Amino acid sequence: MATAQPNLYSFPSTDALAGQLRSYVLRCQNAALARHNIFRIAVSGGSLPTVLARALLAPSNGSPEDTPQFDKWHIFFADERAVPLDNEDSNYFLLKAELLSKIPAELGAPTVYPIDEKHVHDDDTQELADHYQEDLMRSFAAKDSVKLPVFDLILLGCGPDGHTCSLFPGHELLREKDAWVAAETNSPKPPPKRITLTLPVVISAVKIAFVATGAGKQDILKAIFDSEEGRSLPSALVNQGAGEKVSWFTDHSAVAGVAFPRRGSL
Ligand SMILES: O=C(O)[C@H](O)[C@@H](O)[C@H](O)[C@H](O)COP(=O)(O)O
Repeated sequence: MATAQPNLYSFPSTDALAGQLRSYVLRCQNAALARHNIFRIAVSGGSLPTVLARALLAPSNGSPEDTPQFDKWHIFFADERAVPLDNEDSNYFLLKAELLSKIPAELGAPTVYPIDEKHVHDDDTQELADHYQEDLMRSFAAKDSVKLPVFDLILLGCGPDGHTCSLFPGHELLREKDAWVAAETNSPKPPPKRITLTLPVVISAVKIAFVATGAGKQDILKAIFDSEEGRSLPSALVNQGAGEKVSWFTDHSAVAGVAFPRRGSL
């Protein structure tokens, strides 16, 4: 278990947040490209793709450090709903609409790993999870499922109940130790059938960032950062497991009343 604390950033507006998120993601990109010439990232659904698009589609200052090299990006889904890829509930559909379809050609095209659409209607959602895990194994060139994939960056949201990815409070899935990708068939947030990266995979990433904005997040952020009772919430488990590797990008209204120390810039 990590000991150092996560970083909590708070910004006056979503625009200010997006500017700092851009710097953060591009630092992660540049470090990953220096390490292995590829940038493996996993993204969630919810409000995240919109903020991410605002961050990444903003004009570059012209320096190589401030330029997304999308042709080196491999984009996975931290969680995905068991629906066809052209369904409005699909996280792939959302990311495509908000970001992928708007990337200027000169920035290159990322390699994107959607779920296998053939299995979205299977009775057993585990099939869908297993196929996605196999895709991950191929991409991370793992020989067996003992080793965990190490994403360069995982971008997450936090639900008003403290869930993240499709890891929900009190669900058995939080105890998963071996699988990389798991099935959730009873999500309290619709649609009920989903797949998700497991907690061990999330906390193994090089960097993990949450984006949480708006007054609707106040109570849950207080619980996650300031209370003992909140320690078992999925988002809090990521903080405990990954410590200083975790950065929270919030706005002032989301953290109003949170006592945990926060910073105004990277
Ligand atoms: O597909 C999903 O449902 C998400 O991946 C989910 O984990 C989301 O990130 C949170 O519910 C926060 O959503 P908001 O950012 O919209 O509050």
